[in-house]
Amino acid sequence: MEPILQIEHLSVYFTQYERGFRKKQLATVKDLSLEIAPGQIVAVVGASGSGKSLLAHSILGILPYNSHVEGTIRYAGQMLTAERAKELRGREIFLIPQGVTYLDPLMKVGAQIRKGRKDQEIRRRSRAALERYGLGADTEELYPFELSGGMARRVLIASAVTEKPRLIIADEPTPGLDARAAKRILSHFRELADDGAGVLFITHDLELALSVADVVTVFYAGETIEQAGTEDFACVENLRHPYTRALWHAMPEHGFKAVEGTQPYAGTVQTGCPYAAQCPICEDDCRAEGQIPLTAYKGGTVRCLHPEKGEKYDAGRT
Ligand SMILES: Nc1ncnc2c1ncn2[C@@H]1O[C@H](COP(=O)(O)OP(=O)(O)OP(=O)(O)O)[C@@H](O)[C@H]1O
Ligand code: NI
Repeated sequence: MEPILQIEHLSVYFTQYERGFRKKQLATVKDLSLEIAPGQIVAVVGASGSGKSLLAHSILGILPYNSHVEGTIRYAGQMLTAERAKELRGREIFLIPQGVTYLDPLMKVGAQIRKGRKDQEIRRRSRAALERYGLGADTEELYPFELSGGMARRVLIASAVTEKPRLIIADEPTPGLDARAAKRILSHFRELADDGAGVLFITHDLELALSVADVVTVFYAGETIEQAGTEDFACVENLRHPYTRALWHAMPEHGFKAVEGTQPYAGTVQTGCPYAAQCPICEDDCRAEGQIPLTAYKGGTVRCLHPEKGEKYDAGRT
């Protein structure tokens, strides 16, 4: 089946002016390729600052003015320009943004969900969407400042799903929600996918990703370091990158071992593997010139020069 979304070699740069007005380009997303087929939920998992929201914003063509993008993004086989994304947003492509500030502070909730339409059908759908997320019809009469954080998030999601979506970009849709509400949203994503939508589910929570996604893409400092099937996480030997394995060991059911060290700021990693400073099996060539290539390995992809060595190391660890 033709992918609904196809991203190839996407990089996002920010221009920074240094002392003396020298311009510098910071790469915050580097050479990202990703595909979503209709019916598929692809999770993007990464720590804070790894470039997840920039990915969402590049797809929707809403990056800040001081950024510049390389690579291609196709939607249903055609180039997705910022203009086309704007046209399709709210009709076929839906963004559930990370910040609840995306709600218009001066517009009542009901009007925002109905997106300016007033017919009976949209009223019915708006009620149904609110109800589905545990919000009463009276929520329609409230202004955003009258909502709690969790309510605002549920309103954002309700307003995204009153139409029949073909592509959903959900950027951390569950913080501020209790486990039941979060589960309800994720099972709704699954329903929409079963109805033919493609879903990009952005989260820092690997466990949550695994509970709903078909494929998991792991982000680290602006780079996709691994792409794995959800089933690969059943056992750590199936995973390919030392960072993905560290995330696996950090899951509560696998012993809660914290990932050591901190992720570098994406724009400052000039060369080699961004995980090199933390990696227990790092070699000299991991710090060599240029970006480590993404290679096919054991049915997935990995950006590591020594995946076999990582496997051995991990086998000795458990
Ligand atoms: N306007 C900007 N100018 C310069 N750098 C930026 C800008 N916006 C984002 N960045 C940088 O790009 C990197 C990725 O940011 P992004 O918001 O995509 O992270 P994220 O993975 O969504 O994090 P979080 O989980 O906290 O939402 C960060 O290091 C951030 O500092
Ligand atoms: Ni984000």
